[in-house]
Amino acid sequence: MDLESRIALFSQTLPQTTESLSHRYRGNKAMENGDYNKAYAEYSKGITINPHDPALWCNRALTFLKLGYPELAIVDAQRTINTLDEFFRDYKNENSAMRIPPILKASEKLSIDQKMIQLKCKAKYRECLALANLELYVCATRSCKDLLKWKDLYADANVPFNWNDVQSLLENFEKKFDEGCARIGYDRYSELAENYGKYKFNGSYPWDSRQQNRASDETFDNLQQQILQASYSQAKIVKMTFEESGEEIQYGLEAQCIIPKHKVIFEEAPFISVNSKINERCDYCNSEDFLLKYICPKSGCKEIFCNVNCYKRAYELYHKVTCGKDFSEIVEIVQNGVSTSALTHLYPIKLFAIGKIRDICPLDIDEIKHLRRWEHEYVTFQATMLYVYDKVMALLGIPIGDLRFDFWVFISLCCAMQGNVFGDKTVNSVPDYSSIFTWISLINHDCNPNAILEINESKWQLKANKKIRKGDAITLTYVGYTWMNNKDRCRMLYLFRGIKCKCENCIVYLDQLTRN
Ligand SMILES: C[S@@+](CC[C@H](N)C(=O)[O-])C[C@H]1O[C@@H](n2cnc3c(N)ncnc32)[C@H](O)[C@@H]1O
Repeated sequence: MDLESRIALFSQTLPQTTESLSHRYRGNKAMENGDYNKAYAEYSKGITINPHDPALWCNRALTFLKLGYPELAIVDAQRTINTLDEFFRDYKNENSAMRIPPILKASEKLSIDQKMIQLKCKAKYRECLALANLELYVCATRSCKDLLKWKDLYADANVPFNWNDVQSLLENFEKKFDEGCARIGYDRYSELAENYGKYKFNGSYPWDSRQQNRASDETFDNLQQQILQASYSQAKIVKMTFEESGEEIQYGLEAQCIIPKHKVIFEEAPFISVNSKINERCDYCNSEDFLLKYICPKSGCKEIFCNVNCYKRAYELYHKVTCGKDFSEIVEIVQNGVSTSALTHLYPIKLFAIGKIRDICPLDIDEIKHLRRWEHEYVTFQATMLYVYDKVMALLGIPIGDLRFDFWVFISLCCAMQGNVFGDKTVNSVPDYSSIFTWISLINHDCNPNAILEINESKWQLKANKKIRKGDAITLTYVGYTWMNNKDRCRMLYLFRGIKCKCENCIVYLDQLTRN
């Protein structure tokens, strides 16, 4: 059976293909009209119906580039290439005819083979642009060179760009790389340009209204009740603003009475925790106290818990999905990381698992959906996240077409984690552990805080560090390393927490804050 006949057969057996194609055409129309948000919505609907259509991914990659989200365009460009590679494999394998998606039609000028190659080159080209937009110049150069290799191989593919432009792009990326090296030195810049890009994130993507609702009366009242109860009315949640965040309403905690030094304000078990496995810690609460150590009984699973209760909580929450899965490559990435933000790689494993168990988008997880997402014009894009995302999806068995787990969800979760987790490094400065909380994550930073956190069995205790007066904001320090000088702390707060701290120790360094 030739390909055209196989496609015709496939179309008959899968009526949803027609539906996904109509979303593709509507998306294309929206692109022509410059309505990129509509195009995003149409392509996404199409992908949900038929995730094997490489053209949908490729077109959505362009939409993301037009919308100014290169961090999202990369994944779609790569999905295009992967689905096409699957397509090529099936094409050669007569027996798997039914898997071939009928997405490309031969035209007068181009055969289906040529169309596939054209699409592959287009996706690679978009990947190059996206990587360069993120300033990942080492990756962009590599990707550009790969594309240029296809020039001779696919000479008659009739690609929708000029090969000379690709050559100019390559030269431009190499020039930018050299400029970076001249500025800060070869070793440091090549590491940055290989692993750390940057993108702008303003808290949410336009199609996601969750952040606007985080300070709704309903959310506020609900949290208030919980905090009053947990703190025996010593603390309450308040709405407030920070000068640098303009009119945005944020949350903070305030003392409702005098709280003496050393007094426990409340205790909270982490919602979830992650650790780099450098030190032995409980997978659920990060405690190092293993008097009643409990190892997951399933053979092949090596996860450890400080006691059976932590195991049971973890099991219900996420472990029934993660049990026995091999996440060691992600752990290795974290161990090689230089800051505690490397631990962010581990959160999506558990948050995606919870989303899967509850059958919801992980951004709708009740316990953390109110957390403020980190926003900044310089959010670090760790290139390793692309790998982590694919790995998590594959290991948890989440299909790529389930867009409740789309890459923008992954990015939004990482930004929520980055601004809200509490943890530390090891004495050798390797990322060690961090946890996320429903209430503790509402406490604001102060370089001279009046509260501290202490791990007490499976709970974390919020304690007064000095006498707190009624009406005082309850604060913690987000950068608690005693060895750190004021300048470094000020810089860390800005780079890793997005905070331009104006306390008397930091203020002198504020105008020196730059990325490099
Ligand atoms: C852990 S949350 C604290 C609760 C947060 N205010 C909220 O509304 O959910 C951290 C975020 O609070 C804000 N924040 C905390 N302390 C701050 C400070 N001293 N100056 C400016 N922003 C601060 C920053 O936006 C930071 O990303």
